Amino acid sequence: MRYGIIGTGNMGSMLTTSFITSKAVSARDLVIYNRSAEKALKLKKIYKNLTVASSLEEVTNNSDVIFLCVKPHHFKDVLDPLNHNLNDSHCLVSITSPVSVNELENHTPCQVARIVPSITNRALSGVSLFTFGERITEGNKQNLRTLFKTISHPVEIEEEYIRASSDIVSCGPAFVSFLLKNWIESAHKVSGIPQEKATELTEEMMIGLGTLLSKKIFSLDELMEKVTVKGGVTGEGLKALESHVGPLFEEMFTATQRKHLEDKKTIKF
Ligand SMILES: NC(=O)C1=CN([C@@H]2O[C@H](COP(=O)(O)OP(=O)(O)OC[C@H]3O[C@@H](n4cnc5c(N)ncnc54)[C@H](O)[C@@H]3O)[C@@H](O)[C@H]2O)C=CC1
Ligand SMILES: O=C(O)[C@@H]1CCC=N1
Repeated sequence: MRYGIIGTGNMGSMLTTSFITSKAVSARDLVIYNRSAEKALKLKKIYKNLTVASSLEEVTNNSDVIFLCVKPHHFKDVLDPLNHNLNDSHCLVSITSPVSVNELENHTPCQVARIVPSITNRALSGVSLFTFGERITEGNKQNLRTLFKTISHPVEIEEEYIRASSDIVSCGPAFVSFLLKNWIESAHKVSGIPQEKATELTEEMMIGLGTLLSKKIFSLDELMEKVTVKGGVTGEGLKALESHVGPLFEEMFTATQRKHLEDKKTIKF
């Protein structure tokens, strides 16, 4: 199987790197293309055997599965020329949530899937969100599942849940990092602990927490129960959190739903 990646920004580069480092794809079977060639050439410097295409046509001629890793408002620029060279044997995989597989299927002649990745896939970890179109073959579904199993935990998602799901797995690393930065600053402000020390402790705590969860040693509920010693300090901290968390996350999930719908209205094909 030969793979094409159109758009080698954050996510296109991440997929290229993760596919090659996990050995899921040989660099020889990968052809990448970016509007400004430098970003693609940077990857070629690291992975000498991959091909940097000089046109979209070169991508379609040399790939069976093509990942579309541009922002949705650039879809039209790519799909118009791409469609001349796509046929029903190609499989186009979009990685962005506001474009549904139905919409994509209506605007291309090929097989279609949407796989929303996460920056966590760079560590061959975290989730990838799968939605298949009507035309995709069982063979290609299986191939994509196998491919993404090497870099992530693939989960199939219905269209109605894509926003909340992508908020959790793809926006999540940014949201949680933002909260942790605040946590570090507050620890410093209240106790005077140096920021670097608080950062080291926080990062190591997160790695430990992730490891506990990955080994399924404790669930989230069990973690709360086991750490909250009766009459101890954790309980006091949790009470303070409860009194402030209020609508915080509801507002966050609502804000992304709103932006998602706005984006959907403005995307042109
Ligand atoms: N950043 C993230 O963590 C995640 C992003 N996504 C989705 O992935 C998509 C891309 O996001 P990023 O990689 O962060 O954006 P980015 O801006 O880093 O990358 C987009 C790339 O597309 C290239 N590009 C634009 N027009 C092009 C064209 N006509 N032909 C070829 N290349 C072209 C740009 O030069 C750029 O390198 C977005 O739709 C985003 O919603 C999905 C999951 C996670
Ligand atoms: O399309 C999405 O939902 C992703 C999540 C992070 C950025 N874009």
